[in-house]
Amino acid sequence: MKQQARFINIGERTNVTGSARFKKLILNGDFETALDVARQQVENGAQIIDINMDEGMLDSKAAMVRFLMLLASEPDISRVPIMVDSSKWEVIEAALKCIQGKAVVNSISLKEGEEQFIQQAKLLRRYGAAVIVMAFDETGQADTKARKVEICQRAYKVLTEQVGFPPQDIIFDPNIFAVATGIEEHNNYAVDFIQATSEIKRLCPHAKISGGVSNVSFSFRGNDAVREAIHSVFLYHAIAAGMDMGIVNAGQLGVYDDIPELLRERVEDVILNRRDDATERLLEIAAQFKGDGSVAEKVDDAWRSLPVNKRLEHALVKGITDFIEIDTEQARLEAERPLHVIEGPLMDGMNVVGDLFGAGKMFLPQVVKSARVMKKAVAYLQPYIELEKSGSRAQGKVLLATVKGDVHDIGKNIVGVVLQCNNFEVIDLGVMVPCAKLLQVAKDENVDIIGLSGLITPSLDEMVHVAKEMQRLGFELPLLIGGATTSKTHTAVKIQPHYPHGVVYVPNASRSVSVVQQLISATHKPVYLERINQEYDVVREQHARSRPGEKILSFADAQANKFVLNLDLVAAKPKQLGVQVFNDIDLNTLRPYIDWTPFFITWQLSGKYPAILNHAEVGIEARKLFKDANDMLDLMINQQQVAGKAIFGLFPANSDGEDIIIYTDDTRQHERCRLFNLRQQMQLRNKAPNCCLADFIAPVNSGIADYMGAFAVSTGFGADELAAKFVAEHDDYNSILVKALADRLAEALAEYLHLQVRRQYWGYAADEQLDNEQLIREQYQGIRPAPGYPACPEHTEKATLWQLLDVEAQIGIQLTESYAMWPGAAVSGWYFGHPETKYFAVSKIDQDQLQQYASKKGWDQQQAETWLGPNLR
Ligand SMILES: C[S@@+](CC[C@H](N)C(=O)[O-])C[C@H]1O[C@@H](n2cnc3c(N)ncnc32)[C@H](O)[C@@H]1O
Repeated sequence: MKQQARFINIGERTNVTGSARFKKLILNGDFETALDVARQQVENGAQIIDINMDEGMLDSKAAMVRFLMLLASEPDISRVPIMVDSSKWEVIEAALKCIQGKAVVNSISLKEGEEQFIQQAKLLRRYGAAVIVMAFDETGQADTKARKVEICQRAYKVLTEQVGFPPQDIIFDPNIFAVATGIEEHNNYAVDFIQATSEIKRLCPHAKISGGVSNVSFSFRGNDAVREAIHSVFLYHAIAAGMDMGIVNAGQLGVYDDIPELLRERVEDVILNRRDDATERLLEIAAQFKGDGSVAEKVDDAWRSLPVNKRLEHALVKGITDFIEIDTEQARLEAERPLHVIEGPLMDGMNVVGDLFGAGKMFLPQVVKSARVMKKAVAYLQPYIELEKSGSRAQGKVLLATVKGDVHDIGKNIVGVVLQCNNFEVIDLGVMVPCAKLLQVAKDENVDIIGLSGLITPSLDEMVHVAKEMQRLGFELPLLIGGATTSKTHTAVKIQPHYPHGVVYVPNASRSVSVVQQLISATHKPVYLERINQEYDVVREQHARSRPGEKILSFADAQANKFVLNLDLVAAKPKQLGVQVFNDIDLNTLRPYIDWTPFFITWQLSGKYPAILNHAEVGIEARKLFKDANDMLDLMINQQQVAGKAIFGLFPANSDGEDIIIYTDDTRQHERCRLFNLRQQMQLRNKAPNCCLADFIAPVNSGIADYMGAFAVSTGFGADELAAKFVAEHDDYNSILVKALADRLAEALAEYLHLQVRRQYWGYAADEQLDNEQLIREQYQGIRPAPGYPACPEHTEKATLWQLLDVEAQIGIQLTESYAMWPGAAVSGWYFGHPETKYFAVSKIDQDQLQQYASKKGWDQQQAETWLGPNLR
């Protein structure tokens, strides 16, 4: 306890990234009330207050200075030292100029190399400030004990020997990461921190150790009692090892000795990584504890006294993994053979899940959680089953793959889980699967059905190719088609004619079950396929018949009916021309920009966010999913599991017919590249103009200097790896969550970047003030059409964008042979600034336009038909 008394609490509530309330006050300009937040912290025992104003929508420097000025005139607050917390050097410097007493700067690191580190440290020294040094170097953030010690020792040497920094003013933050996340590599994070602390204290005399304590308990968000216990136990050991201070909510800190013994022991197992099942054992009891840290009213655990089969069913239906191994073990001991546990109680339980899902009484997120329980039980039994070498249990085998050139797999993964829940064996070959490999595995594994998935339009063509190959090689298995751009019409018109043994379009995961059930059954299959064939015959006929009033113009007539731009309204010259790269996006900045509605659609919960959270039918599940999503975002962002990168450029441009010329510079003497665009060719209602993106840029002969932009962003770096870790732990629920959230962050980054471009870098809308809802409804001036989307449906133009910005070399997003972006959580496109710009769909074009486009691209007829196939009449 004596040691605890020496520990310095750093208040964390005056931080716009950590406190929603504080952020709101600052954004609303209510600095007076924001001061109260600081005051409360001091009254609650904070001995230093951390102030952070790093927020995308804020002039951080001005906000910091204003807040510090106000603080200075409040003696009851300014008696404690101020910690200036910013990732922006200019904010730190401005703050140091206002602070009278001793300041602490949070933080510097070796991330950008020694030179910058030394330069910053020298400046800090001049201000007499103490400094937090993060254990971060050129290769990344330290997670193991060895890395923490190595980086801190190096920083210490540089600071004391080269800068002459007083060692007592050096505070190391060796990174506290969350434990009990379910990921094995995270289990030793607390031990790594604690051991590194004593080692650093030993090797770096007089230096101090600090850290963000609440990180350690992230995986128990929502259970404050357990979180407090984790903080107390962690600090108990970390302080004993020499930790001097920490960012912690002082009101949220319990006393080690007061923690109920059962809870303390299990928390200690987790913190000290004392046993492999520590996380499960803490989870087992976590629900028993609530707010005040005492043993709470019992959760409804009556089901625990049911017979084991019923307990397994309950766990499956409710998606509870906490006891699954104990219960599976008991069922195994009671069963004649381990396989019987799967075929008996586990399958029975999954049948209940399947029935409830089929009846609309369970929703997709629940089913995926049930699948997680099932997989964990099966994984537990697997070694016993292998000992017995028993045969297969499944109703049938389905082979799933995302086709060559495509990287998108969320929908496919959901289908896989739902099929497994219904007792089908699924072999999932992953993404970018070449046709030959797919068909070889289908043969080797003797599968019953092949399912293809894809998101981008070039994948449609690849699916046609697979169907042709199946026919050529004499396959007779049914072929399922699914994914965002696939459709019943495309399947009926383009794929089915090449393969007579059954091609079925599957619109969603729930439908996949009944389709597969029909196709597996020898009696139902012929009847079902006959019905599908008849249905698709009708679809083909309807497609062939052009609708009344539908007419395609000659390309020349379409050109003559172009959209005529008001040249008086051309957006002003960008404030900053050229390319900007952002290699380390703060993903927390993006959270307010997330458009959540598509996220719920991914999980087949339809309804608009936020109303969906209170929806009469799906509201409860939507809320649970939303909470899980936010917890996962915490893990992805705060543990730096996922990184975001962005690049954009603004360039002088003019249009030349359907082309847009991008110039090397504003003298407009030299073409840097040309963007080739397609024009609407169908006659539109009321003879509306036949648009082409080039129409939105001032023509070259107008004499007007116009501009446009290009961008590419991704938040998928690390996401696939994290998702794969969850899959390895039989946890598809979290794996799918990670991927869906990475996609959401990518869209949010595209939104955020576009906003910065309009307001700041291009600057044509410097005063724009739109809330997220308005941004989602695209109520701003200008558009950011994305290659592959309806106004610019031809994917190979992405290659020009990639060259123009040097995307791959600068931020590492690659293009596949079908021009899908990799990592998949990525968005790219063009910026147009003119107020008359709008999205449109090129829709169908004719051979005359195709020929002209192909000759510009240097394509032969076959290449042209491949890339323009989806738009050909
Ligand atoms: C796919 S949504 C994404 C935004 C949505 N808020 C989200 O988070 O999913 C909208 C984007 O798609 C692209 N887009 C939509 N319609 C388009 C069209 N007709 N032509 C080109 N791009 C289009 C634009 O890049 C636009 O910003």
